[in-house]
Amino acid sequence: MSVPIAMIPYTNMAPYRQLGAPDGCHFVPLVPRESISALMAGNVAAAAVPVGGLGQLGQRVEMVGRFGIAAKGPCLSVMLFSRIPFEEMDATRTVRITRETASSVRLLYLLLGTRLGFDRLPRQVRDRGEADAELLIGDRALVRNQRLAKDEGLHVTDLAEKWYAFERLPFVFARWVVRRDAAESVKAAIGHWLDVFQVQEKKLVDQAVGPSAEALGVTDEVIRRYFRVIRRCLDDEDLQGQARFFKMLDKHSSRLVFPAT
Ligand SMILES: C=C(O[C@@H]1C=C(C(=O)O)C=C[C@H]1O)C(=O)O
Repeated sequence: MSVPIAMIPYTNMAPYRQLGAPDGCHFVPLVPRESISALMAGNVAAAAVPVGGLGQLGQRVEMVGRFGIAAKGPCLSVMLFSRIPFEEMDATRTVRITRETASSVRLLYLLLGTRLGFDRLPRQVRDRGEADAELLIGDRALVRNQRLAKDEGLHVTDLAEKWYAFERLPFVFARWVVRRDAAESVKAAIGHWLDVFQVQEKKLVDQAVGPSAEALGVTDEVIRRYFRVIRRCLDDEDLQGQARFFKMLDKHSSRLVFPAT
């Protein structure tokens, strides 16, 4: 029986998809936040899961190597589009946050909270109503960022770029993990798949450029740049960035919610 593996349906994962599923597995498209509950429930055996969900997953999962989604500087697809400058997004303002995220919502919380104070965060709009700012991730953010935003007189903030400006470290959004109770053969297949990915990464990236550009209606050059700024095979510095994020979350996550409107 084929084993389900969560696959984020965004362009940032296209190079991984290009390799096809690991042996004996198939991909189940799930937005980042949904992959957490799917792993919790055992509906999938593995995922590139948002690091913002790793606390909740606890001992249920283990990391597979050093693979995921990270950026050192701009990432181009985790964007706050706001009517006012980022630094002015205080308690008098409102923000709408995509329901697809588990990492970027925490990143926004830390970036604003550590500068403004955690008691001065903007209020979160939960319906479709008007808001001073909107946090988008994935292809919707990437495309809107390209089409730009400047035309609408909006301020556009790349959260990975902001994180880098403050912390001088990369930001890790997602990590490949497998359920601890998965069969050894499944763990081996996923480990092998990622090892092959690392060896073939350059070729897989090249192959994914054309179809991704066509699907999004942007130029190949945009996707080439996107695949350059998004890091998939992580290094020591990426892991330092991830450790810094966890340390800050530990320190400041007593509430970890934006106040409601
Ligand atoms: C860079 C991105 O990283 C992502 C953002 C995530 C999140 O905010 O939870 C999770 C996985 C990644 O897909 C993106 O989606 O644009």
